[in-house]
Amino acid sequence: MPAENSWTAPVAADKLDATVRVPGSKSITNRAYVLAALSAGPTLVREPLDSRDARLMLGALAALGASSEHTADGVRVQPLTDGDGEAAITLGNAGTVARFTPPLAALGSRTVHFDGDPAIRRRPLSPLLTALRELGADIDDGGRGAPPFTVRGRGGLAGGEIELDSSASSQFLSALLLAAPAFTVGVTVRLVGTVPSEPHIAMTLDMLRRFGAAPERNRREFHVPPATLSLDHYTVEPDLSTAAPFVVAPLLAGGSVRIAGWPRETTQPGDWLRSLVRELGAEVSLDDDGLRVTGTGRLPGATLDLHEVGELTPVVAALLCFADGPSRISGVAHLRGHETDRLAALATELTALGGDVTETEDGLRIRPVPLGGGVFHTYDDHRLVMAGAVLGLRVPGIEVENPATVGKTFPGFVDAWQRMLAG
Ligand SMILES: O=C(O)C1=C[C@@H](OP(=O)(O)O)[C@@H](O)[C@H](O)C1
Ligand SMILES: C=C(OP(=O)(O)O)C(=O)O
Repeated sequence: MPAENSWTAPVAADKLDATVRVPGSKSITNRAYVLAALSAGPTLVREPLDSRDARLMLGALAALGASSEHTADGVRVQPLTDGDGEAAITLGNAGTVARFTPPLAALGSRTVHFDGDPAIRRRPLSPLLTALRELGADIDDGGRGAPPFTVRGRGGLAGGEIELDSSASSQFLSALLLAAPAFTVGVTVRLVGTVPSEPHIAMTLDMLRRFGAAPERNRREFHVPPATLSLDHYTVEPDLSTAAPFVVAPLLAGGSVRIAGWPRETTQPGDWLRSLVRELGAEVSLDDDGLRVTGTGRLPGATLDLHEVGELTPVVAALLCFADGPSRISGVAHLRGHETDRLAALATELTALGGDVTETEDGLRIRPVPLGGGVFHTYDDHRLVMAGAVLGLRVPGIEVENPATVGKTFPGFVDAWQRMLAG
């Protein structure tokens, strides 16, 4: 009996033969919107993601005085305009909105109140708020170091030199770097501790350069001088992390899947999937038609450090449940501060289906054993919906709870998944 508000993830009856188009990258879309708002003139963001997180970002920018309009070609974002009075920003459970917009509020003169879903109140933020205060911001968080909090804009941010512990989320560092061209003296950030999600930092630096800034990096030290940003248009790549369940599907179902528009060069962490699935036995080719992945029936276990590509963990963990040997995932302790505690959620849900999955200090240990059907709880986490879909390819009766929560990054996911299976 299907659970209420659930989706029975379809089993792959035949080998796959499908072309899939995934929507624009969340990380690129929301960076493009922020940089566009900081620019001197309007920017057309082409092929952007339209999802909960992207809409939350546009809503936040509107509250800060940067209007936007959907046009036939994408979304045109106008520069931030200052104002006084009060404004409110709704964060949902979007890490990019919660981390990237407080510096923008500090650049203006409004008093801006931030809050969101219960889950965002539990996600790490305090190192960013502390850094912003050191750079000149007035922030009242009631000592919580988390939403709800209020930024009282003082009409600008001085900037300067700081040390930052960005080990709980790379987004603290990205947030400071993205806004830094507008700080009076720019910023110099010296990292203490390790930082996850290295490709997302490369993405931040690359996009800053495209908008006309001149960030410099010397290993753990970053410098962004003041700059006037400007870019007429920016085209967003397909989201390669959203593509993850489709990329791994042929390893479980056989046949081929082509992901249209896979870029030849990119800073996205999802590009690492090409080498992962090759290592796990698939045939992989990348050409002008996109990425083609063909299953070979082989699927060995693997030992993977996912520190740089943590957001891929739920889908990779689901895949490895079907390997022909044990696997170990490490380097992702920071996933405990993602949409939910992803390590606990994956261990709990996979164990409930009969799996042998245990949490370690910084990852998961997976011993493949036959799984059975049942409710797969998703904890309001889009990537758990995707992981549930992957499990369903091989296991009848996976009831993915609250599939609509995938709308954080891919509102059309369930339809696209069913189309892939229909060929
Ligand atoms: O900057 C970004 O766009 C992101 C950085 C990463 O965050 P963490 O470093 O907190 O894992 C990633 O997991 C998240 O999905 C998107
Ligand atoms: C961690 C993620 O999202 P956020 O941007 O909310 O941090 C994610 O998408 O996996």
